[in-house]
Amino acid sequence: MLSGPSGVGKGTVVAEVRRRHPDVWVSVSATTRRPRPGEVDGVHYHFVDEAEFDRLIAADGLLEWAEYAGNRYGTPVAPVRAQLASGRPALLEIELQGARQVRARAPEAQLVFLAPPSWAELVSRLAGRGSEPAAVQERRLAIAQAELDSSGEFDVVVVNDDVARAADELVGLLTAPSPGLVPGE
Ligand SMILES: Nc1ncnc2c1ncn2[C@@H]1O[C@H](COP(=O)(O)OP(=O)(O)OP(=O)(O)O)[C@@H](O)[C@H]1O
Ligand SMILES: Nc1nc2c(ncn2[C@@H]2O[C@H](COP(=O)(O)O)[C@@H](O)[C@H]2O)c(=O)[nH]1
Repeated sequence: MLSGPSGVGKGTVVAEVRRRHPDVWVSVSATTRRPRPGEVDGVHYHFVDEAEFDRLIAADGLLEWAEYAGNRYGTPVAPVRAQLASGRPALLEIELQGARQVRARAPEAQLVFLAPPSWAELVSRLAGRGSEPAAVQERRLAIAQAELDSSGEFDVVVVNDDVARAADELVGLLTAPSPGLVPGE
């Protein structure tokens, strides 16, 4: 499981991992957030409305879920169960509250925290992505402070100073003879 503050590069590093290792399965979350330009329903997220998200919760269809910066995000549990059954490496990219829920439910899951080289670099990456208005960037950066303070709760901290290097480190963890990043329920 991979967490880290908004803008640190989780999506970028996961995409690099997928390019190099198509055998690694990456969970597709459900979210009530609106799609960004270029995001595809069913690929980047399952984009759902509030009522559908409520239904997923009520049906016990989510492994974990959290509200983050005004939207809800959750991991559909059925595909994760299917991957665990098939023995294929699985990767969840989720924020801190969700990571804590997975830890409580699956203590053997490996939690990796992706950290920025510096606070200034994090601010610059989030602003440089340009996908949120300034007020939303500020909100995400306020959450990021608390997320950085939580890095000690994670099993491993990987610094995203270079995408290829960070992806290599993550792949090493995924393929290590351990439960990897797979939450085993
Ligand atoms: N190692 C790196 N060096 C420089 N820029 C990077 C690096 N990794 C990612 N970036 C850039 O930082 C920006 C944020 O990356 P990305 O969207 O992957 O972050 P994220 O952690 O997934 O954010 P969020 O949680 O908000 O979705 C992007 O513009 C990306 O190109
Ligand atoms: N708890 C969960 N967090 C998730 C999930 N899917 C994504 N995320 C995290 O949300 C924030 C914001 O994502 P963004 O796409 O709007 O930038 C980020 O930290 C993601 O990792 C999930 O299923 N559960």
